[in-house]
Amino acid sequence: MTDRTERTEPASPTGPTDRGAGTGAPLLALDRMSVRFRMPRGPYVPAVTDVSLTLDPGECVALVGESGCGKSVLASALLGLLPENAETAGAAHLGELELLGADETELARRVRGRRAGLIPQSPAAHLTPVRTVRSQLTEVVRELTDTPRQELRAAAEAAAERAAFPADHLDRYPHELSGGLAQRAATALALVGGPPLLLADEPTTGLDRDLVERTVDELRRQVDDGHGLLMITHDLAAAERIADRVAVMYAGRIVELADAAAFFGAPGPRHPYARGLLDALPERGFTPIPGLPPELGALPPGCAFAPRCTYATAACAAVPALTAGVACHHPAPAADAVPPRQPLKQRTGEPGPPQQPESADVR
Ligand SMILES: Nc1ncnc2c1ncn2[C@@H]1O[C@H](COP(=O)(O)OP(=O)(O)OP(=O)(O)O)[C@@H](O)[C@H]1O
Repeated sequence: MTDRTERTEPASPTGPTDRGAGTGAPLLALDRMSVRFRMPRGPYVPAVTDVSLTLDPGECVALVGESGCGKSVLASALLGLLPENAETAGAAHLGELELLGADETELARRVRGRRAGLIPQSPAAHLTPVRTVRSQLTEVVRELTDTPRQELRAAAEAAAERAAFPADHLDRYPHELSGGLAQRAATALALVGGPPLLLADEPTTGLDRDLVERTVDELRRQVDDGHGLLMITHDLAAAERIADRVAVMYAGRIVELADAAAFFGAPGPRHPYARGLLDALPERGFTPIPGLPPELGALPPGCAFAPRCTYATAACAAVPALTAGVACHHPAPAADAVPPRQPLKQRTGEPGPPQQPESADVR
């Protein structure tokens, strides 16, 4: 059974970008949330460490980072879907409800589908293969809403329409759907219970660029309708298209939390890892980050990025705190003096190096 320890009170902002865009209470508040896995032999695997983050209604935060850095574990923890060998610490408040300490009955009855909807990574695998989309939507409408029996059909059709799933495909089976339509069916299912919080786990994986843009635009519409969306993605172009803020994760920690416009435009990311992610994009010169992410079970002491970082100094032997949106001993300046860069989507083959301060001591 999942061992839950070290509860804390709701998150308190620790920097200007740790707060959501709105003025009211956040929809979701993570406060030093951690998840680690107990291993039969060997040390614990710390998959998520000390994550503090808020999400407002009508806001999208994109959680980005390389494979294996803990993004999906974070989403699973919020929905109570961690495996038995997981232990959590810190807190995750969804309104008045603390998710990490909630029991399974509460999560099943009050949270999943009703207050938090999951848009999964592989929608085709998430849908039941032997039932039509209509049948699956009808069942979820029946389970999650008070719709009278004679109105179920119309309610299922309305649910499909909310996710732009075409009515004339409702009687198809999942294997008869394109990737894009399977994604919309999964989105329709996630929206049925009207959950204020949406968690999308790599919703654009495997889709061609055209479909990525349509999927992202549909998700953005949900955000504009007032949902809070935590979107987990590798796809920085998709993140730029949809996100209000970007949270960059490395080896289980948030290393940068920034407004999307500043992150993708000017002054750009401040953490060397986040800069590296952008510079690895084809539009930005295709410069890979040297080395590989560390094994979570064998993290180096201090800053986990230091072994790959050209700016590392002796100071990096200590784990940097997330301060003013960046966890780095040598961050690039937040200064407005840095000349503006064009947003990613307007750039074509910009080959130059990222704007870095001239002297190493600035970093
Ligand atoms: N049941 C488990 N037991 C032990 N370790 C686990 C378990 N589940 C996940 N992990 C560890 O947690 C790490 C983070 O996994 P997670 O799936 O969250 O990564 P991710 O950032 O979502 O990657 P991807 O983008 O590839 O999905 C993995 O590298 C793995 O080491």
